[in-house]
Amino acid sequence: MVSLARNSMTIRTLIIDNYDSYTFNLLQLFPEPSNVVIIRNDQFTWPQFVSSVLPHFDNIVISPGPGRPEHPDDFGLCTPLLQAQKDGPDHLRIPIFGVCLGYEGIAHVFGGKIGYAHRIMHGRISQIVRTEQKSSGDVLDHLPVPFWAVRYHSLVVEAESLPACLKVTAYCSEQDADMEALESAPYVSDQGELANGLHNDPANIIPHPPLENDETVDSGKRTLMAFRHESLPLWGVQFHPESICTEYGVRMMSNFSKLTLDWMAKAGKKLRKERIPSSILKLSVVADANMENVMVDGIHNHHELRILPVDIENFSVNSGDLFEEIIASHQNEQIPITWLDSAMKQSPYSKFSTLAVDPAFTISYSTLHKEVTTTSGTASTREYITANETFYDRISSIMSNFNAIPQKVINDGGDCALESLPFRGGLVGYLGYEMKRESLAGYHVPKEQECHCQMHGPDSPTEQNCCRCQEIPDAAFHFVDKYFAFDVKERYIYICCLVKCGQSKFPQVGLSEEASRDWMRNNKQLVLSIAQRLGQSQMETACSSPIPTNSRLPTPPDNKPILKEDIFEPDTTHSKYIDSIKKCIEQIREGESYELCLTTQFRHALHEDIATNACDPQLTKLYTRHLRRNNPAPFSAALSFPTFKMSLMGSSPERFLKVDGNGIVEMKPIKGTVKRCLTCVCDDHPEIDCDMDEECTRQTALEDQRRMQALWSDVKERAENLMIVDLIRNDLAHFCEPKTVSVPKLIHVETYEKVHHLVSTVCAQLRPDIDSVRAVQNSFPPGSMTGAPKLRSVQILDTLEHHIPRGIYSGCLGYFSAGDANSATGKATAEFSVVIRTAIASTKATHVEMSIGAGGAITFLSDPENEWREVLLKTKSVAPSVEEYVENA
Ligand SMILES: C=C(O[C@@H]1C=C(C(=O)O)C=C[C@H]1O)C(=O)O
Ligand SMILES: NC(=O)CC[C@H](N)C(=O)O
Repeated sequence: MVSLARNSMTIRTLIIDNYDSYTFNLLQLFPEPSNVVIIRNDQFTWPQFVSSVLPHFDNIVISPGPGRPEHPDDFGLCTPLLQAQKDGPDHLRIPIFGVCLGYEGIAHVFGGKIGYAHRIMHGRISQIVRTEQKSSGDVLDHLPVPFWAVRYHSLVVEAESLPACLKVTAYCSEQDADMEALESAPYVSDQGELANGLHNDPANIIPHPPLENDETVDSGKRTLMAFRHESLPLWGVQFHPESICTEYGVRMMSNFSKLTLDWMAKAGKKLRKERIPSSILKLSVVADANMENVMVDGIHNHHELRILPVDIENFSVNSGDLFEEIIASHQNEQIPITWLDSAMKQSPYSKFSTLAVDPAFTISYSTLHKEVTTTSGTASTREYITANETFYDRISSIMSNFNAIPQKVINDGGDCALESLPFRGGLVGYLGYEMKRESLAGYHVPKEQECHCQMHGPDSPTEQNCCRCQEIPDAAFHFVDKYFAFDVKERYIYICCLVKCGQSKFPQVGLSEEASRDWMRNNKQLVLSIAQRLGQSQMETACSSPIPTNSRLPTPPDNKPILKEDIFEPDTTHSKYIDSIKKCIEQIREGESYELCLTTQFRHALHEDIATNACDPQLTKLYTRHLRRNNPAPFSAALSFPTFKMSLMGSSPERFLKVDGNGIVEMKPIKGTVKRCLTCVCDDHPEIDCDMDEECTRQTALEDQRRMQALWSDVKERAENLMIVDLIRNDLAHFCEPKTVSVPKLIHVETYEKVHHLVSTVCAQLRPDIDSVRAVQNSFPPGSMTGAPKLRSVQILDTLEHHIPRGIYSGCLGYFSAGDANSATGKATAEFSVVIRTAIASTKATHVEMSIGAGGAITFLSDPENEWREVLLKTKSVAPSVEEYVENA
């Protein structure tokens, strides 16, 4: 065999992407991803491909993907490429490694039949058994027998149809070894850190059970998993070598490289010494560089962040009460509120709660009209961006003015040792789900979602609320330049503002030196007087009565029964939703998707006595007195936008994406949900005589733990999570250094007020030419809200959700913050949560509507009734708070 070491720098690999959500993970298997180019299967015509692309490469990987290899729309260029291997001239011959759809495609072109799998497997781990023990010139050479690999497929190559030229090299036994092994393993919760990267290695979770050897391939107990062509340089595997839970993926790819060199040597082809020309590298579908917006050339001197720390250690106030009073001090005006609330204090993700009520300006956007509205004070301007531009470009360009902002902490003789704040002024708001129209490559807006309203466009007079797509903008942000940051652990409150110190493109942002001093002084007084008053009233309360007397409702106990009457009406009926779930399962069976996050919305019209405008100050109490108490979450939030009469109150547990000052990107997908046990379960234990006391509490806690264990070891829930982890790794590899993508935590249990979830953490190092806005754009919409593969799943969900816009629900909420001059990159940072468990208030012609979205991941293993129950359970994180508010209003 030809030695690879000498030449590894110059093997040039082309990956053809069939619009899968795992293709970019293949990059991690190469020693030098910069020598690999990824193109889409429809990026070139076949003649263009033959003349301008193929000659530049030494080998090709055909990616996985949705659909079937027989469908030209699903397989594109891969079909003529494989036909050329079969019948074509020698100069078109090239080593090819087909993964999943790619593997099925090789079999199909050479005459095999693609059928339905006996067991449909998505995100499950199987043991793969090689049939050839010795090295036979295969991509699986030298791998142990068996090894673990992840499968995402509904279709198979039928073993009896396999043409003689394709030699079986591996199969798998259809046992439930993964399930059995999990039964005896204890769950991992986010309370404890892992000793090592144990969970990145499936072999550590799942012991290797003995293999049965008496079955024939494809008898229903065994499925074909890999083959090689007997004479041509073609290899295929049904499983996914690039999944985080597959073993030896790197070895498979290095085998492929070695086999390529062997073949080239035999065919008399020489390896080129030079690297891939830049004109060809440019074809690769990676995130666009955004150099002019991310160059941080020293400290920008037009703004400085001023921070005044106020020590509130001696006052027994919490951020919620304090912020409620700050809002109330605005005397019942409809003010634009941005409150990013770390309401779940014990969460490791809860550090600061940030409140602002007086933004420098507000910017909102409608995708269908490409209409940007900017409001500053009472003045509003409207403009239309060009067809080639996106709203992401717009916000990226705004944030590029706020890189490397220096800060000054005014210490006033105190001893605060603050280094930096995560939010340093910037854009706070949301990107609704429909912003996918400008982020998801290949997405086509379905006809049913188009808007033909005549009232928009540069020459048309525009009116508020003239069409559905303007009622709630697809995205909206307040530029916050004056705010309060409450350190929930250290009990400091920081009064912060941006101060102007030079010419800026944004003269409306920031205060003058003098105005900033006044603003900070006044607000310090305000904070201290509120803290004193609240501290006092709490002390009095504690002395006199266990029930608070300061007009606040007592925090409801955990076991408060959910109100009997649901005031929320779903957009769909139970039977229609079950029907949609069945259609999802059918799509999955057809190989069109591996997992679909189906959702719906629940609505309630508020009585006019309660509110006539969604920014009615009274409505703030729904957040402060009900939701933040009943369902505190690490990413709780209250936002209001008086310019378009909309507000939202959220209690999301899920981090979408964070980019810090070192350029580290972190995503924390949640998949896997179980209801917590919070009420007496003694009825289930006849041996217990319930005393509603210690024993009862102990049994409740035990049952809660049993549910955590059951969730953690449930293969269906784990598979859902793994599918999204692999999808997110793929998202990150588009705009991060592919080799830095890692999964520090894989499938941990996290506990919230009403539910336990399975949560993973995926991290990577941002490319230097990408800013945090591009990072969000390239990962949007959140994979946990779409399913995988993302593009195909989103298009299927549009139809199955009857083209009702998801709106803010399913999008993301958070901030793009001014960069820190002292951070490693100086670049603007970002932190966003996924908008779930959130009530949205919008002002309709006749009433204020409250809506709550909820959904869940549908896989082939889904039980429709259970899925519907899960949707209802998720609404229960929010709906009872609205109901309670309505009852008490
Ligand atoms: C769709 C929702 O939640 C998403 C789906 C989850 C699941 O399927 O287990 C869990 C968290 C979210 O990513 C929702 O809360 O509405
Ligand atoms: N992951 C894949 O490539 C899947 C291929 C094909 N759509 C199937 O379901 O079998």
